[in-house]
Amino acid sequence: MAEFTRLQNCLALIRLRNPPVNAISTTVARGIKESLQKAITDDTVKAIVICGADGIFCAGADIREFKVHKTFDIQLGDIVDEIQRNKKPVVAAIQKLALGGGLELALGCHYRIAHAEAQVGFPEVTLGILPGARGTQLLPRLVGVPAALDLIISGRHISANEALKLGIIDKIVNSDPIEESIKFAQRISGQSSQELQMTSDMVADKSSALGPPKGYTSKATIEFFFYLTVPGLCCGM
Ligand SMILES: CC/C=C\C/C=C/C(=O)SCCNC(=O)CCNC(=O)[C@H](O)C(C)(C)COP(=O)(O)OP(=O)(O)OC[C@H]1O[C@@H](n2cnc3c(N)ncnc32)[C@H](O)[C@@H]1OP(=O)(O)O
Repeated sequence: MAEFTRLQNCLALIRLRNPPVNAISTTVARGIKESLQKAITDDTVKAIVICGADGIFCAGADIREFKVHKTFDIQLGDIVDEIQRNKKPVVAAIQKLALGGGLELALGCHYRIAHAEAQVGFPEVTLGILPGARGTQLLPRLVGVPAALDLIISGRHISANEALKLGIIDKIVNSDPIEESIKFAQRISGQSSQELQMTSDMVADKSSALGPPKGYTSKATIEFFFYLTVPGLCCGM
């Protein structure tokens, strides 16, 4: 599930909870979607923090459900789009791991604050699939195509420090990233929607050399990915 908490100071907290690694099951995805809806439609909420329960952000899709479903009713990509469309700033507080769909969820957020010991990565390739919830568009926009290809094709986990250097993470902390994210969200919640729009326009301008936000992946890149991955793979969820 995902728990929605209305905090003081005009903030909302969405906490993923699905032991042992807060993987995104259908129930978790539905919970995130519903919680986001609550936060977005509540005029008193000015900023949103997304985190995981029990000291871990999220290890990606719940692989226990892969045996049950061929497709998922709730598309993580739609949730990522919803976060990006909304005018309220969303901060991802990353403890321990943000992998696969968990990293895509974090990349959809406007800011990412991680603990120094955290790791991030796209392990999809090890399952014979590709990041299908906007990761192939959002990651190259932050780190450039070569570094994004390296991470997606290798499936390797990288440290928070490397992620900071690459630009995947905005800030590393040695304290509790949830507390830090709440403080940060509080600070930026005072920004007007116009200021936020200007900031996101600047980010969009900076990455416009990489092409349009959706469907960015070029035919050649797709062919390259398909060549590298096993036949009969499932791509995009
Ligand atoms: C909704 C779909 C949306 C979008 C598409 C997204 C696709 C993806 O995200 S694909 C990527 C899915 N994630 C993974 O492949 C990660 C796989 N897990 C690991 O690499 C490791 O388990 C770990 C790094 C997360 C943790 O390693 P470690 O600390 O060594 O512990 P264990 O390997 O023993 O795992 C502990 C415990 O967690 C369970 N678990 C791990 N990952 C998942 C997962 N993704 N879904 C469900 N459960 C997971 C693992 O089975 C262990 O459980 P038990 O203790 O009960 O055995």
